[in-house]
Amino acid sequence: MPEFSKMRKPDVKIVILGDMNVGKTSLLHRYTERKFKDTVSTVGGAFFLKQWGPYNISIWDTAGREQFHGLGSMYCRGAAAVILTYDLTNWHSLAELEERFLSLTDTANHDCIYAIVGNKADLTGNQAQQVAGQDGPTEDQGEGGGVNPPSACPTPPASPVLLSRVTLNKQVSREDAVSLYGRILRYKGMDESNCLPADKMCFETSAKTGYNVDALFETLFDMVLPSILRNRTEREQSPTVDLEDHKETGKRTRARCC
Ligand SMILES: Nc1nc2c(ncn2[C@@H]2O[C@H](COP(=O)(O)OP(=O)(O)OP(=O)(O)O)[C@@H](O)[C@H]2O)c(=O)[nH]1
Ligand SMILES: [Mg+2]
Repeated sequence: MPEFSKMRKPDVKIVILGDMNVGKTSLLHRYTERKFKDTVSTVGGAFFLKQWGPYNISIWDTAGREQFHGLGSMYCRGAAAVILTYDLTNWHSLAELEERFLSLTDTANHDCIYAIVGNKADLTGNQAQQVAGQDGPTEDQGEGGGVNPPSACPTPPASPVLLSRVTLNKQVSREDAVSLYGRILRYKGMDESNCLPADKMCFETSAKTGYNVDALFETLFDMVLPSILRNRTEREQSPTVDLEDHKETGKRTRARCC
């Protein structure tokens, strides 16, 4: 069970962006509380603190609704990793990442890493097979009064007929995600040969069944560690002057007026 520390200054920030309803909050609930429960559409943003070894990582959940669009660049400020999330059964949610959300990441760190996450894999063919033999966490919480009740229908056994129809639900292929990742690197002016390869940065998940959710977050936690160490070294090398320090230093300095 992951350990979530209460309050300590985070060493690094990860932000999850994406259109409304793709499942950003549900992914965080699945990872932090091991549950798939009712959600309400996020207003503004919220953050979770995750202790990862000796480090503290803040994970910022953001609102997908257009009316909160402007806040996204504020949340991305200083981010070491951005999770760009779409719904595998909704092509438009992938297109929105490039049209509406990518520019918000201009305020992220220059060496920020980008993960492309297709959620709701339980609604596509591949995940249905996973669920049929799924042994991941599946304690669903049906109660609660949120406006976005989890898709309540129990996952039917994967039958060939169902698989073909369920597979039709899948509107976004892995190739689509991989090519988006390449366009993001070019937008950032990054040399693809120096970046983490697309097959490491494109994930398909299901907040509903837990499929690939731990792998997503814990892969990113390991990937941001170098950024934490760099930050710490920079902080140690450029000690800030403590303006509050009034100790006499022998030499009296007086405010002078010109
Ligand atoms: N089947 C299925 N439904 C999901 C999954 N993840 C989220 N949902 C459902 O999708 C709806 C939206 O989920 P949220 O987590 O609130 O989506 P969000 O991206 O946080 O939305 P905003 O806060 O409005 O930006 C809810 O009804 C969830 O139950 C998933 O992996 N599978
Ligand atoms: Mg949300």
